[in-house]
Amino acid sequence: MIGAFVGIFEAQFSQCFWAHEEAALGLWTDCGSSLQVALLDMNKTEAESLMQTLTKQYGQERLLFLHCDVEQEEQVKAAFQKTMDTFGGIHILCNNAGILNESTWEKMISVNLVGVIRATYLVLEHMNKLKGGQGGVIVNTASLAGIGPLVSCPVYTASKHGVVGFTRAMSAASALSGYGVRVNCLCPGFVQTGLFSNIPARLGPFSHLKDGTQLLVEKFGIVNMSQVVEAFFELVTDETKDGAALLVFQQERKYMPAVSVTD
Ligand SMILES: NC(=O)C1=CN([C@@H]2O[C@H](COP(=O)(O)OP(=O)(O)OC[C@H]3O[C@@H](n4cnc5c(N)ncnc54)[C@H](O)[C@@H]3O)[C@@H](O)[C@H]2O)C=CC1
Ligand SMILES: CCCCCC(=O)/C=C/C=C\C=C\C=C\[C@@H](O)[C@@H](O)CCCC(=O)O
Repeated sequence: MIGAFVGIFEAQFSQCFWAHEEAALGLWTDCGSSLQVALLDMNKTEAESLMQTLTKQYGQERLLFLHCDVEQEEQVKAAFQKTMDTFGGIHILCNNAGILNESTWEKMISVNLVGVIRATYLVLEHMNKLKGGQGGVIVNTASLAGIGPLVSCPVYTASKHGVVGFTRAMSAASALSGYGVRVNCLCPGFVQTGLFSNIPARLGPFSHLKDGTQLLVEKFGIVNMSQVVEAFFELVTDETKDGAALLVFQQERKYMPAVSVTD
């Protein structure tokens, strides 16, 4: 999991990660009897404190923390190699690292979109059945802003539309090429995390549109982290899901089919 230490997926461990272990393990024949997790993140401070808690709860042998910035190709490559060396395989990748700051928009594209593409291509070196891998599933964290515009955040919106588009095309490319790797994306609404704080400052040149964003928050409500985690596992364990965009609202979750230009 990349981008693992604060926010949406921090809850994954305390709430339901291992509750889904059996279903996840059932997908591949070479997994052994337990789910092991490598957490890749650039935030060392948060990592150290969460790792202490997690290792107490689940045991050191099932967890690995690797410092890794998704903007740095060599770091991502080395982190996947270390995961392979430690656990013997990679079957699930969650590309979750993301930032929101409309002022530093080139960096936002670099982390939110280029980072997802980079990690996907690098992990395929290990997962791809044509290269000796066992196949697997990739889940990219996009956003509702990957489906429709978040007006106060044009570049964030572009980065997340990019993630949805990449997911759908990569899924089809993988299937047609025989890689044995499914690719899906999660599109949550607003979730109470660090990224969803100090919003006016994050909107940069569009901070004057903050009231419109607040209206959207009131309209959509706040999604619980556990709802996002459940949706993540649906995309991992349901083998019929490939190229899917799963929208996570406060009251429900639903799939958003790609628009066909020939309809
Ligand atoms: N909070 C929200 O309302 C929503 C968030 N999302 C998406 O969910 C994902 C997670 O966001 P949150 O948990 O809310 O944010 P967060 O800021 O709480 O957590 C983001 C995590 O990504 C890591 N990260 C950031 N840049 C990185 C980099 N260059 N390399 C490696 N790790 C990096 C951070 O250290 C942190 O652990 C993001 O992709 C975000 O766009 C999607 C919809 C709604
Ligand atoms: C500004 C904080 C961003 C936090 C991170 C994030 O990704 C949150 C996204 C949450 C919701 C986005 C919703 C976008 C909706 C629009 O695309 C559109 O569907 C809204 C239409 C409004 C209407 O009334 O028709």
